[in-house]
Amino acid sequence: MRTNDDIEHVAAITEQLGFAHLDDLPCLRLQFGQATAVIALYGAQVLSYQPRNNQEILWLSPLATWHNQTPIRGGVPICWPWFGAISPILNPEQLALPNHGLVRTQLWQLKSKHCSAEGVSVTLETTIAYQPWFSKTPNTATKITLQLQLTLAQQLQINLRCNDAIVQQAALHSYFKVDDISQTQVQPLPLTYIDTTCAQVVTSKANTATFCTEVDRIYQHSEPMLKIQNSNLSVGIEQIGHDATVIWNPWRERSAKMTDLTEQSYKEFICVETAKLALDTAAPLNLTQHITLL
Ligand SMILES: O=P(O)(O)OC[C@H]1O[C@H](O)[C@H](O)[C@@H](O)[C@@H]1O
Repeated sequence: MRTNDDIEHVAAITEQLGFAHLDDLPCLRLQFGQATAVIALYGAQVLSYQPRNNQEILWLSPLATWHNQTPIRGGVPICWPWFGAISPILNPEQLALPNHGLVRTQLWQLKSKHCSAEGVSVTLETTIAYQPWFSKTPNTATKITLQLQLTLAQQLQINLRCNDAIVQQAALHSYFKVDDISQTQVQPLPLTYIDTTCAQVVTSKANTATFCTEVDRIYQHSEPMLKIQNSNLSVGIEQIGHDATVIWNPWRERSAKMTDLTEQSYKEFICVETAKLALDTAAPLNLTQHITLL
């Protein structure tokens, strides 16, 4: 018979075909003690983090799909090498390019995996063709490599790395599950933010974001430690290597218009995105988000 001690020390990484309704999606399942995480090879997208049995921290849309080059709606999408609509600085010819970069719809390769008494971790890798705007100086590279390391221990650690010194943006676009968006708070945030819904800089009196309408905000120079307070649980988010945090909830009307959200979906999640958005220098990327159930 298994004792509690045995359960505490289960550390395993297994291949898994399918997650939730995405029944043909190739995934890896990480287990460390009672904690589990699932990551899809498509997009290197974390889909689930349960620090203990049946306590899900991330949100996945019931209408998410991964066919026909569709990014999966939910979990932790990886935005790279640009965020949102590509800047004209990066795309002077105004080519039609996807929102949030190129790697959400790629199948990544498993590079390494590691299990120990301290935690379990996997590293996934993808490459994209070298683009002329990546560098401010002549460069002979033909491809650029991006790595995502996912570590499950007492918390979930997501680390995105590109060792090439290139002009790049990135975001760990995490969808957090909430019981009721109208009872959710995110704090502490800078008092001034860019409101993307109206392209204006706004100054607020409170360092807390609450939700009663569509929210799409860029908080530059945000604190390394944030907290999501929900009616029945609190989640800590630690950010490293970022220059901004993006907070997004589409609210009812936009939710209804999006093919992979239901009209009610907006009530169930808040996106708190650890981002590196500055485009002024060509530099390596090392962006981290740690997620902890408080
Ligand atoms: O629909 P997607 O490409 O996944 O983007 C979803 C959302 O991502 C971010 O949070 C942006 O700030 C939003 O403006 C965008 O609507």
